[in-house]
Amino acid sequence: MIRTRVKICGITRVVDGVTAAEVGADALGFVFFEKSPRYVSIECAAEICRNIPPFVTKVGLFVDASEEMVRDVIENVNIDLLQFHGDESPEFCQKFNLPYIKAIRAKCKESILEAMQAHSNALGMLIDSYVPGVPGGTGSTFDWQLVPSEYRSKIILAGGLNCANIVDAIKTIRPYAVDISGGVESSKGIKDREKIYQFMKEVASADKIY
Ligand SMILES: O=C(O)c1ccccc1N[C@@H]1O[C@H](COP(=O)(O)O)[C@@H](O)[C@H]1O
Repeated sequence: MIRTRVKICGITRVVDGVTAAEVGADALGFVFFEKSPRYVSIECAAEICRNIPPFVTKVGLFVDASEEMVRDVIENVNIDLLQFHGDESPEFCQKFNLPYIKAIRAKCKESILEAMQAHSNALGMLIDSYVPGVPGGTGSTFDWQLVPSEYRSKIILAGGLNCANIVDAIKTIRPYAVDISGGVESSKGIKDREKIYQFMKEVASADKIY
């Protein structure tokens, strides 16, 4: 059986990080983008990471941040992976001696393929919805037919995923991983234990269909 990995993004509280890890999330995301309602300070993220068990990947998310800011996070928070969610160049993304995920907003097939080729050194490519003026965390889905099937093993599907649509999403795309934020929240930045648990169950049931 192929197992779809799960990243839960926008963790702002120790309790949510611990819950997500307990129910089997593979990765947790921390949003270092001040305009996001899910923004966490370096101090807060460091405290959450100290409480997360080993073998859970900790991901720092940035949107067109300065090099200095990314370095500050790397020095002070025990993160394993970087996620660039803005217009960062491949050169910028590779500056930090850590593996990275590049997020692409799904405008059209050509722009997705172009970004995939430009970021061929990325560990994974996260495909999120395109909503003008909003870099991510939109809660909106997009046309999954835009996802290039030949890159399946590198694809992290995001954008408006929730307990009701995740089985369909996995069956349609068969991504390496899925990334969810708003779909497991009770309010922005506050995760809901029951929704996380239910989401993990739905992913496991979709995997059984393979
Ligand atoms: O979560 C945010 O606030 C955010 C802000 C800026 C860039 C990215 C952000 N989150 C990422 O967007 C995806 C999709 O979110 P959702 O599931 O549609 O709510 C999320 O997985 C994060 O990686």
